[in-house]
Amino acid sequence: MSTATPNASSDVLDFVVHKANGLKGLVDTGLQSLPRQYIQPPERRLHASQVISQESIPIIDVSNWDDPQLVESIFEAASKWGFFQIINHGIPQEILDHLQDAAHGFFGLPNEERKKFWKGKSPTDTAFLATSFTPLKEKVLEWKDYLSFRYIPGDEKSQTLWPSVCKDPVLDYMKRVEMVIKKLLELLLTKLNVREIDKEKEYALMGSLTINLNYYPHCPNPELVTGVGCHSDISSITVLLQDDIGGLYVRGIEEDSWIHIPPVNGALVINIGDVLQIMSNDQYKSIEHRVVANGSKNRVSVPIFVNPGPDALIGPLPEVLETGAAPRYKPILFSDYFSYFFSKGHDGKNSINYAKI
Ligand SMILES: O=C(O)CCC(=O)C(=O)O
Ligand SMILES: [Fe+2]
Repeated sequence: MSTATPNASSDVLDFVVHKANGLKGLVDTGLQSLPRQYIQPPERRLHASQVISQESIPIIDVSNWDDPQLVESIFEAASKWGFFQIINHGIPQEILDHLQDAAHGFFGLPNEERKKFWKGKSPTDTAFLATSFTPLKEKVLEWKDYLSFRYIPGDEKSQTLWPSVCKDPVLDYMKRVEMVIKKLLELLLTKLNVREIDKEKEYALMGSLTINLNYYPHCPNPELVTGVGCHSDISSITVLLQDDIGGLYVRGIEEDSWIHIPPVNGALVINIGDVLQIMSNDQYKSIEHRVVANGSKNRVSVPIFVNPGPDALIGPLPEVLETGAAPRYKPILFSDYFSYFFSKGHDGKNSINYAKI
């Protein structure tokens, strides 16, 4: 291949990050053994003994959004697990398939084509390619690249600059999934005594949408690395499409136990993020999750982080405090919380302490 192969361990960060080849570029050099930058200390690896198979997160049929039982099922799943899958959401399978094909299509492009979109060099600030989580701040890199889009409805000027292999599949999906996001938030907020999501609340719940195409290349020693380290999302909710490979684990109720989220064809995985935990004053909880790498297959997943607008002030909702409950969080500007989250490596549920009183 045309790009020089890193030949010393110290060259890896330079090759992957500074030279914009990403992890995919590194794996494509024909990697036989794992560079030390990717080897996690034992306490950050998932061990088989920690995985429990007796429990599973709920799968909820949302074919009738007006079914009074639905709000109860969603509330129960969100309160108990912070995670659930939805089926029969109305988004055609073809749109989901095209989205996954688009992720494989982008990461299958020649290195030189992909790197045009590397963070800081991309022709538009609404689409960029990156690796790991915060590679310049992490002790050990995560086994993942991702292409990230900021979705602004109707922003054709910047969208024409998106990689052509992804643009239409991403936009087709976003147009369809918006309704699902609104319905989920409506139901989750109903149980917090919020009768109507007005413009201000809408901005605080979903004022900014980010969609990532995550790519986890096959790994020579999957048990030594992490695809994504333990974290909770900072979003209000996250809507995730995963392929049929598996590898996403969520923290169980028992001490240090982890539950696999099995791929279900056509389903979307929904999880509560820190923002909804804060707004609900802990009635909903954002739950830690992690991703394990695969030894033979290239996994893709597509999360949408339903985030507040950057200027939104996030704190416990007045409707939640009406009962006289003491607020557990102080109001924070979402852009400050966002910067804090990205100022360090993944560290479980520690970020939310930033907002605690
Ligand atoms: O790839 C997955 O299944 C989950 C990814 C994830 O947790 C994230 O991007 O925040
Ligand atoms: Fe996540």
